[in-house]
Amino acid sequence: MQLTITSMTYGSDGIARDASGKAVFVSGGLVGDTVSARIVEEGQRFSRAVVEEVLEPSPDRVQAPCPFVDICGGCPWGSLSLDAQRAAKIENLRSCLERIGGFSSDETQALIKPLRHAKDAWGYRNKIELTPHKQAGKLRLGMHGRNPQDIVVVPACPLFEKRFAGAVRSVAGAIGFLSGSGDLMLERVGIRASRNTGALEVALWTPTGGFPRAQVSRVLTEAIRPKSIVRVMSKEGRRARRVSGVEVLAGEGSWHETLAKESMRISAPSFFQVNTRAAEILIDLVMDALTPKPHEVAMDLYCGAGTFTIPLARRSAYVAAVEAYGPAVRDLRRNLEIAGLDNVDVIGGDAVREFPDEGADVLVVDPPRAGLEKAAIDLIAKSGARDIAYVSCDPATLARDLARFVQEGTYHPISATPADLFPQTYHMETVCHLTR
Ligand SMILES: C[S@@+](CC[C@H](N)C(=O)[O-])C[C@H]1O[C@@H](n2cnc3c(N)ncnc32)[C@H](O)[C@@H]1O
Repeated sequence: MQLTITSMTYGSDGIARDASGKAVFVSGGLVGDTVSARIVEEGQRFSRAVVEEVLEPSPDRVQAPCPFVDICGGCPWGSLSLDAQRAAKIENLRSCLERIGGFSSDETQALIKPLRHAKDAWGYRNKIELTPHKQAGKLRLGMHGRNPQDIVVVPACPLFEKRFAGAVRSVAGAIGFLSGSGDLMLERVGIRASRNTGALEVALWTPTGGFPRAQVSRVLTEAIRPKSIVRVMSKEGRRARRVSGVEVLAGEGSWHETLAKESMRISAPSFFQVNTRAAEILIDLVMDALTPKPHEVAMDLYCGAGTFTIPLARRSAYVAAVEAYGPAVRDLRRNLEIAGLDNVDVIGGDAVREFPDEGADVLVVDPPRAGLEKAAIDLIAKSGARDIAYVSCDPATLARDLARFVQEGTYHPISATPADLFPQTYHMETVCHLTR
């Protein structure tokens, strides 16, 4: 079947319409391509197809600086020009606000502000995660493929911090060498690198139990001289993120980054924005929306290790910060100590159960992809805050939550600014400013 791709999904597929007007999600198609595609799933409302041949390539197709771009899962939009990627991100936000949020096209047009981005479209990631994979009897490290079952072994990743471009190869070589003397039971390997501080950390995720600590530490130190090597012991197998402990194998035991001039110490299991420079844009957007005053009280829900907490604490009288994940709570306490700030109440626990009673003048929420629970929206609506900044990594759940805020009646959105924190992928952040 011949199809012309007219837009991109919030995913790696392109979207086309068949002769009857039904949507077809086309794997391997980019916006502007005319392709010959084979239907692999025929549904009532939409079908799925895979590209067999690109008949007329999109004028927005570009040559990615990576030979693995079509098979590696790291850069699903890597063959699309940056302008086309950014237009597709704005379009995805617009479409979610209208379809899911129920906003009219005039309202959406007024809400969406120009997309913000940092300079680097490649070499921006401060973190990479590699998965062990046996190839010809040898242990290799690779990236998850476009096909999630595949592991793609790459010598380097052009998305990863350009100052440490050789890190992937060195760590993979060291791990391959170590695995020759026994099974390390590795689940994954994380590397964090900072252009600002020069810090490099290698984190080895394994189950609990015996581990050749001294040998691993010696070989990795010789291979790459990281500032920190840690072993993260996972609780429930390969896919789980729950950790039973972090062992310091060598060096500092955490990774060090500077973010908006603040010094951040991040432990291996904690969340930290992967694009440091673009994360500074998020901080600017949040502070510009809230403009906290020195006498005001702020609340930071889903605060992590303090990306927004510290800038809020610098500008306001007091901050109540809530975070559920133990390692991130400990990182935040340490980061506040480094910053010399004592005007933050760090609350470890669920944002709904531990919702601060005191109320706030300004409020930040930065939940995971699933967005806000309805109970969180009800509590926020009663917080008395004059302004809210909702930082979202998923336009669909953002749109759903904005509709709930509007329905509740206390707050309404006045701007939604898309930010391209993840060039070469469909992922994006949006900072939405709501006011009373
Ligand atoms: C998208 S991250 C944002 C972190 C931080 N604002 C930042 O920019 O670095 C979401 C954070 O919410 C935390 N989290 C997840 N569920 C939570 C919950 N129910 N209550 C409080 N925090 C939660 C996660 O551990 C994570 O640190």
